[in-house]
Amino acid sequence: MTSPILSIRDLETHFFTRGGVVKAVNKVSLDINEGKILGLVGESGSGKSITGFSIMQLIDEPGRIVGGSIKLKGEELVSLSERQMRDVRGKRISMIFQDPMMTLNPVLKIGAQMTEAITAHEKVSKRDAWQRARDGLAEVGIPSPEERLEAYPHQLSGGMRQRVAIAIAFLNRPEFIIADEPTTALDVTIQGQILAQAQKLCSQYKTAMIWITHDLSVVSGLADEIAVMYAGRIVEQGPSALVLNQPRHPYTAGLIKSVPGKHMVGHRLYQIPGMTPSLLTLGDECAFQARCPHKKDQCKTGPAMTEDGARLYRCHNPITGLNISEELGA
Ligand SMILES: Nc1ncnc2c1ncn2[C@@H]1O[C@H](COP(=O)(O)OP(=O)(O)OP(=O)(O)O)[C@@H](O)[C@H]1O
Repeated sequence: MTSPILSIRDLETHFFTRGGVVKAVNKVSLDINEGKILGLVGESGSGKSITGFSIMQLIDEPGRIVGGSIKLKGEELVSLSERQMRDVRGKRISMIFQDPMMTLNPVLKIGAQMTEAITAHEKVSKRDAWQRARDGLAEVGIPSPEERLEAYPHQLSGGMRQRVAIAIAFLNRPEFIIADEPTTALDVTIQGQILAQAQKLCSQYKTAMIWITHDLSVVSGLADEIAVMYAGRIVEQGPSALVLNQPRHPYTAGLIKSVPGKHMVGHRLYQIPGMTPSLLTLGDECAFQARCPHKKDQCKTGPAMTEDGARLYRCHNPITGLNISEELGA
């Protein structure tokens, strides 16, 4: 059995606010193997980004990682000092954001930023760094990469800027990349091209990746595994085809039903009824029960993770194979 590149166990990240403790990440466990992409999916506020920032050890006050473990190839990251973590970021783990300007400096030419990203971690000649930067741009489908190295970020389109940010993320051949909704702001055609390129690079360089999104359709063709997050907890995870075609958790089924499809033309889009709960008042109960068509009395006590073949789910009254088409409205 291959050991995972990144292994997260019982990760807890809390925000200590005036109103109380917000459990943004509540005992999350995930494993991601070499060259594999895990899609981390859920509605806004479910804790996806905070999970990503926790891996990078970039949680600011009033937030703090209060429990659990994050191991990169067996090495514990949670106990590393800030100085040690600076060597890890950009070299062994990198992050791609929704807004590429979180990565790019508006007043520096692309070439200068890319060579800086290499030389910050490695002793390499300027000429070699420049060539690697040029090759990196070509790999993400940027035409005339030599010329683009001389451009400032504002001279590129949004899609091109995001490609540059992705090229920078792969530049030092990290073992692991966190992509936080990098295609959400782009049109569907560009989005498709970028997803295909990211997938190709992960497999070529055996990079493990978490792709964070609220949109299941983004990860359906991209991710090897899907983890569904709700109110700070993973409620279902497993191989993509299994989770998407035979969801066990009613929340996963709701997300699948919410994806617009061809058959939806002229019809109203499905929305999961109700709102996500406040993370301030959440106890041990199932956080989805107020919105759940499968709710039972039992749901007042939190369901533990159930192992079901290659997949895990957290529900007392899961969807079974028998009622699946009815559940998904197929
Ligand atoms: N600085 C903060 N102070 C207090 N609570 C915070 C802070 N940052 C995040 N949170 C809490 O953490 C929860 C999870 O936020 P997170 O950004 O991870 O959600 P998300 O699933 O990535 O959603 P989105 O797609 O909207 O970013 C939020 O609902 C919020 O309650």
